[in-house]
Amino acid sequence: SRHKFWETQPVGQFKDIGDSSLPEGPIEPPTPVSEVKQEPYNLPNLYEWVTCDMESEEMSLEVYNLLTNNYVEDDENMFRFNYSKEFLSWALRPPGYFKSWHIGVCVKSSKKLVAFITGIPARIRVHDQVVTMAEINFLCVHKKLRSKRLAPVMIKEVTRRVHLENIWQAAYTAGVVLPTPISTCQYWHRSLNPKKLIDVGFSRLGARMTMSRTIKLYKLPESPLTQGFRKMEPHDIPAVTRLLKKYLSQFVVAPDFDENDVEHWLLPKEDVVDSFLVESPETHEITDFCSFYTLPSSILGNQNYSTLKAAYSYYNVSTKTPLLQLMNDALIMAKQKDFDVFNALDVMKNESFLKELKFGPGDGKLHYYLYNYRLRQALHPSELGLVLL
Ligand SMILES: COc1cccc(CC(=N)NC(=O)c2cccnc2OC2CCNCC2)c1
Repeated sequence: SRHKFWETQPVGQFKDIGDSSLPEGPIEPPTPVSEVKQEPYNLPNLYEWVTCDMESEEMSLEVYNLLTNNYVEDDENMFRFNYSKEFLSWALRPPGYFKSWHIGVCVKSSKKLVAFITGIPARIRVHDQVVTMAEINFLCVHKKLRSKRLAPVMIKEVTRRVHLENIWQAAYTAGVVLPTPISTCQYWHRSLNPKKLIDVGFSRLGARMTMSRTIKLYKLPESPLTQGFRKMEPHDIPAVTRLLKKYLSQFVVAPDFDENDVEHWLLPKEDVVDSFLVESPETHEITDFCSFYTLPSSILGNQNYSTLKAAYSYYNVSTKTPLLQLMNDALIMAKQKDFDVFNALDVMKNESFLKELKFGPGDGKLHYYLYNYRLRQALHPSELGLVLL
C-alpha cells in the first residue's frame, strides 16, 4: 500500500485519526539502551554506512556536493535547495550534537557518497512536556538510486542510533503527506528583486502589471524604520533568551531554548543566519527580535542566473514594536543584503503580516511530523512555534 513503511512505525496512523481514546504522548515506551539493536541495519550489497565527520573539509564538501545535485526541488523542478557548506556545518553541530547521527551511504568500491540523513538533538516542548527529541533532516538519496527503497533503511538506521543515545522521539518536516501530520503549513514568498524572480520563472508578472509598476510595488526603504533596531550581538544573549522563552511559551509545540542554544542558533553568522533586535533608546530594554536564515536555491536551466538568494523567516518576537513593522524592517534588511526573496511559513503569528507585507502564497505545503509522540488533534499552524532548517 501507499505507506508500507510508515504503517510499521510508531507514528500517528490515519486509521487512528479522531480516536480520542488514544492518550496524548509517547506511542511506544522506551526500551533499555542495552536492548537496542547494537549493529547497523543491512544495506543492499554494493553499499556501506559511513559516519560523516562534518568537521572534515573533504567530507563536508562531499555532503555539500551530494545535496547540491540531489536534494529537494520545487514541484516544477525549476529550483533545488543549495545549502552552503558553512550552513550545513552550523545546522548539524549545535550544542550536544552526535557525530554518529550524521549518516552517509557510500558505494563500497568507489567510496562515493550516494545518500545522507541526519539527526540533531533538541529539547522540544509539547504542551507542558519538554521532550528531548532528534530533529531529522537532510534525507537525500542520489537521483540515480531512487526507488531502491533506501530511504526506509536509512530512517531505521538513524532511529537506531538515536535510540542508542536513549532518545525516543523525533521531529521532522516533509513536502509530502505521510502518516500523520501534526500540522500542515502554507509557505509564502515576498519578492525583493521582482525583475530577477520573473526572469527565472519564480514569479509571474501580474495581470495588467508592467515590470516598472511591479518593481515599484515591491520597493522598500533603504534602512529600517524602527528606532533602536540593530544587529544582535553576543552580550544580548541573556536578554534574547528571556524574550524568546516567554514568547514561545504561547505555542503548543516550540523549542525549549537556553542561552547555549540561543548563542548557536541565533547569533548572526555571515551567509548563514541574520538576527536583529529592538533596544528601547530610553530604557535599553530589548523589546523585540527578528531573524532569518540564508538558504539559496540553484536555478535549474536559466541563461542569466544560476542562484536564487533566499531568506527564510526564522524566530521573531514582538512585544512593543508591531509585528508588521518589525517584519517590514526584516524585509528591509534582507533587501539591503541583496536577497532576491524572503520566504515564510504561516506558523506562529506570521499570518498577521503576510498579506499586508505583500507576501504571495507558494505553490506547496510543508507538513510537520512527530515520531513516537501522539497529539490528540492536529495543530493549526498558528499553534506551531518550531521552525526547522
Ligand atoms: C525556491 O527553491 C525551492 C527549492 C526547493 C523546494 C522549494 C519549495 C519548498 N519545498 N519550500 C519549502 O519547503 C519551504 C518554504 C518556505 C519556508 N521553508 C521551507 O522549507 C524549509 C524548512 C524545511 N526544510 C527546507 C527549508 C523551493
